Amino acid sequence: MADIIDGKAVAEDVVSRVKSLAAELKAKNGVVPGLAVVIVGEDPASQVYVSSKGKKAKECGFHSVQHTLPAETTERDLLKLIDELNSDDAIHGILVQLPLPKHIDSGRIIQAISPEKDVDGFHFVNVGKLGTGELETAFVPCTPAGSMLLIERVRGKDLSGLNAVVVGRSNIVGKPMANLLLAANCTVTIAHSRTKDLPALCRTADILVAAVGRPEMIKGDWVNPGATVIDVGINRVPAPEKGEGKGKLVGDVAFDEAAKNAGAITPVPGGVGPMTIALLMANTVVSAYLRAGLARPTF
Ligand SMILES: Nc1nc2c(c(=O)[nH]1)N[C@@H](CN(C=O)c1ccc(C(=O)N[C@@H](CCC(=O)O)C(=O)O)cc1)CN2
Repeated sequence: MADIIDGKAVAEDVVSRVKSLAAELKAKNGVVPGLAVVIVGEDPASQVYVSSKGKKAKECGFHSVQHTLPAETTERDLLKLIDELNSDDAIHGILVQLPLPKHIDSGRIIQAISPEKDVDGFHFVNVGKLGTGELETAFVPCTPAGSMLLIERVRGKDLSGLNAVVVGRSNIVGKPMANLLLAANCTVTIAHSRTKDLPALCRTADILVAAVGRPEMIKGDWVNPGATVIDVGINRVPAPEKGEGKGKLVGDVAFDEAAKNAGAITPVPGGVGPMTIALLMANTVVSAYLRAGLARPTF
């Protein structure tokens, strides 16, 4: 049976380091890291995530601001707010919660955020820095950065000689994840909906990352014995066994089957999810250190 990778515990370690870094920055330099989170509309899951981000930011000792805008907000008004936050010296990180309502062009909004405050790591400047290995000044998207820390806990920092397969090619998870694995010297393959014989490809992976958004798509016999399996999927599915109308969260990996073959595996919930918010706090404190002209803290 696989070791279960405890994302909650690793996330707590990260947050505890963020707290000490923030306290030190305040004591020595008089700087309090500031995080602004913007939510447009009333998507219930987004509301939960945004409120957790605000709570965690306060727990870390940050100046934490939430902008809650109605679903009818125009792109122009949202751009105006981003402009104000870009010029606000008390703010080191800006995050616009996704998805945005359909009438707003998310790409345009993301590119309006100053790259130095783009703690989500979605701006072209940060994407380019990650792609070219400029990791000293890049902000890396929180979910892949968090997944990478979990992989390091199992395999160490240098992944030379290991084959990694990333299933999913999104800009937010799949592509940055592949770049991080490449930077750590893995041999990386990105698989997607048009990949031939996905099960056979997955079986070549020492590190298998599932980020497709399809409940339990990766089956147990797709997992190479001893592989490290990172499940990024968070899918709500019906759970009639829990009672009528009830649901539960599952990942993109069929956990029980996969755990029989894997060496280590992340659960859902409690795996990658908690790392996303922890890494947002890490990116924000890093941004505050860089703005203060200090060395970049490591995690
Ligand atoms: N601007 C952004 N928008 C979104 C991002 C993002 O990184 N930046 N990611 C996701 C949502 N997300 C954070 O925003 C997020 C998703 C899941 C979790 C998490 O802790 N999940 C728990 C389960 C929670 C539950 O019970 O529902 C887990 O997996 O254990 C945190 C953050 C989309 N939008």
